[in-house]
Amino acid sequence: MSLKNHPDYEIEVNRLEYTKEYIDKTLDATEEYRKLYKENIKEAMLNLDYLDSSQSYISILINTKFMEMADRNYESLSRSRNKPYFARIDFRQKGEETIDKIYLGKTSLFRAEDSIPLIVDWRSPIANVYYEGRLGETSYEVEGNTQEGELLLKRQYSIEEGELQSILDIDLTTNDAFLQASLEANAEDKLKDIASTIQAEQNRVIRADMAKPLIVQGVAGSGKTTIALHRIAYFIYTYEKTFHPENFMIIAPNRLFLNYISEVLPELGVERVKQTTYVDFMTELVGTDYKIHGESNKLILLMNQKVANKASDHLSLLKWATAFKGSLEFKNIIDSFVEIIEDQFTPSIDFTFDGIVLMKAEEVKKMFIEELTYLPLYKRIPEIKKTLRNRLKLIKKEVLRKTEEGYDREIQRLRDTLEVNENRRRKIVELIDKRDNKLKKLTNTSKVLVKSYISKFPKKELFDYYSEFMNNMELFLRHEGKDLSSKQISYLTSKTLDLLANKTFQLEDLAPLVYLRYRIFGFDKKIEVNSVVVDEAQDFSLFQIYTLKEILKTNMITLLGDISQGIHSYRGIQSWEEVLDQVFDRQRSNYMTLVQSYRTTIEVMNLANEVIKKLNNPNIVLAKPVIRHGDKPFVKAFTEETSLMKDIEMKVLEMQERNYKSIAILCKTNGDCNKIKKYLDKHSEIRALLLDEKMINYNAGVMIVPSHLAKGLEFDAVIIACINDGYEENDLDIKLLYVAITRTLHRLFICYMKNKLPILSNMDDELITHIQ
Ligand SMILES: Nc1ncnc2c1ncn2[C@@H]1O[C@H](COP(=O)(O)OP(=O)(O)OP(=O)(O)O)[C@@H](O)[C@H]1O
Repeated sequence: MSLKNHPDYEIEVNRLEYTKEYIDKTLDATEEYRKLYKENIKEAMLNLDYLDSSQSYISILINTKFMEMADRNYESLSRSRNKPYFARIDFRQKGEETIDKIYLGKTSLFRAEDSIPLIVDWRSPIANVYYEGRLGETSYEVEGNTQEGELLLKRQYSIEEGELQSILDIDLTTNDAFLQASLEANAEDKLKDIASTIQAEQNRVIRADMAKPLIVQGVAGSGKTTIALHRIAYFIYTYEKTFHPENFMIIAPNRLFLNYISEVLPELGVERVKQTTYVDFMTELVGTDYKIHGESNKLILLMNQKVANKASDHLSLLKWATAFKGSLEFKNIIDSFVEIIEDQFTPSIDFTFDGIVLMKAEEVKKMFIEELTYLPLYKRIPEIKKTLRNRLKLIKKEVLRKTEEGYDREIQRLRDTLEVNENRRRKIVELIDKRDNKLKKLTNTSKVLVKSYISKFPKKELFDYYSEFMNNMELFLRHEGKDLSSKQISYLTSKTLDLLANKTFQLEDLAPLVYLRYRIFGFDKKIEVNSVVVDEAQDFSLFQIYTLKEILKTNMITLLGDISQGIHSYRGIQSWEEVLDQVFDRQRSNYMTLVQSYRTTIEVMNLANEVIKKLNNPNIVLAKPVIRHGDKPFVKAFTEETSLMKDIEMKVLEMQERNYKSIAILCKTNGDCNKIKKYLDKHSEIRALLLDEKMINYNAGVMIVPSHLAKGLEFDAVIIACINDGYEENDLDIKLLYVAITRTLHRLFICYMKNKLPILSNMDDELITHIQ
């Protein structure tokens, strides 16, 4: 049905006009208020009397606060001016006659005169009905109470530049045309918000109980990253009074990825959320000038099949050591180490003053290991210090008084018993001097007594302890758990000690180091984060997740990931089961799965599913693509490198002709990426950007990307190229190829040098188009 033929066309156009006018009016009024607050601040500044200025200070503070609020309102309203809402629901509360017509948008707007909501925020409780509900009987929850009612209409709008473009009424049979349209759009260089097309299974993840840990296993393209951001926006809205945006933190795999997701939260009206990578966050907590050694070298080494075959003994030790450092067994060994340090931490002598024992060594130790266990070791010292000071304070006056009295008694005795002569005078003066010296000495000693006792506590740095730990072979040998061979232990410890000697450590040392700091020293500043969302969490180890949970002291953790994309599984988790069982309390956690994939076409997803099936892992869940068709992936084998390069060039030009905004050439290794970059620079007009992990920014266009860096990103068209390095039939390569295939939104080409792609060798012709 054309827009104008819709029975409610007039009503909807008028409604939109009215809303826009009201927004304009509100914007004007907000602007006036902003001017007023500015004036008030200026005036208060002029009257600021530095001696007695409380009135002016208060005025400045209040007006600044108002000004900030007005700024925020202004920004969110002006953002929504051209697209005030995206949907409408008609809802009748049970037992009521009236029907509420609720317009849903990215921000709410109330009419000041009568508090009628003109736009209702997509995160409000009633909006749940739009995302979850079918027409008919339905309900939603508000602050623990269920509101029942009937959903009579579910309508979607497309509004561009303030003009109504289409209206779509959804009933049981309507396919989600808005979703289709949104998926067919070309990729910008950044991820976008999906408030208007959130699907029911995604909505459940967004609104899942925040107080419990949540694990989301979602297939490639199921919207995990997008949902993670919407979940944060939802909670900031719902718990506005309890949490501030600064209390939320997103952990993403690298800075490039952070840049890629940077626009979603501002689009949803959320600013100031902490966005970081695990490495950045943890390195800051370790707080050192030590550097991480070759972060991605390990994956590159493991990807290199030739090296893998040649040095298999070394490689298997390397893999083992990496995995072991990420295990909770390793954490347990650290705990045993901390116990040893704790046991030897307090001085073995009593705390005494003038021969009087104020605190026995055993009492100090008891306080240290029994009463103060809730604190890290070094944070217990000030508490002990306080107790020592109090004890000394209590006794000091008494000791001084008794000492003085003792001398005075003796002096008096001399006075009473000795004859008055020079000898008596000398003796008395001597005694007075002795008394004064003793009192002075006692006073001086008391001043430094606590300090000198405290100086007997150890004073070491974090890395001293880590080295000490690595030198304690005994600890590793006698730990309960899987038996470790001395070969394994000596490999792990000596490699780590070698790196430490050069002031470096490895990525997998980060969790142990932060954990050790947490147990031994604590952190200088309180970490002001209550809730954390981790994307690509499949690459995290159990120890990393455990450490996050411990140091943030929170259960408000959301982990999102896809086991099929676990290309760092040599250090990451193997299944979500182990996280639920070993890190969280399964009964008090939520686990959800997303199987619908939105990014790519049915044809591309079918090929991706065939590839991932080769993992032979019964736990792998295959993705269900949304109904969107495209070309079958094109696959072409080459015998000459230059022909392959030429073909890549042609494909890129063809995609540019079609106005695709982002085109990626994905290779397994940096070596192949460099080759293509060199070729294109030398022989073509195409200016391609070679992405590497140090980059923090990229714009749409042609990009050459090593497949491990492409994880999480998406492009309009993808060309997978294998020159020297292809994908073999092993777990890592299968996952890498799966990641590469699932990066495209629309088109996929695979070009490879003959024999470099055994994974695809037996693929059914149904799935791919072979080009000769
Ligand atoms: N409900 C939706 N409406 C419109 N687009 C959606 C929806 N859900 C997901 N998408 C789109 O699907 C694509 C994939 O989303 P996203 O990158 O968040 O998925 P992912 O699960 O993190 O993917 P991967 O694990 O493969 O990196 C994005 O373009 C996103 O905008």
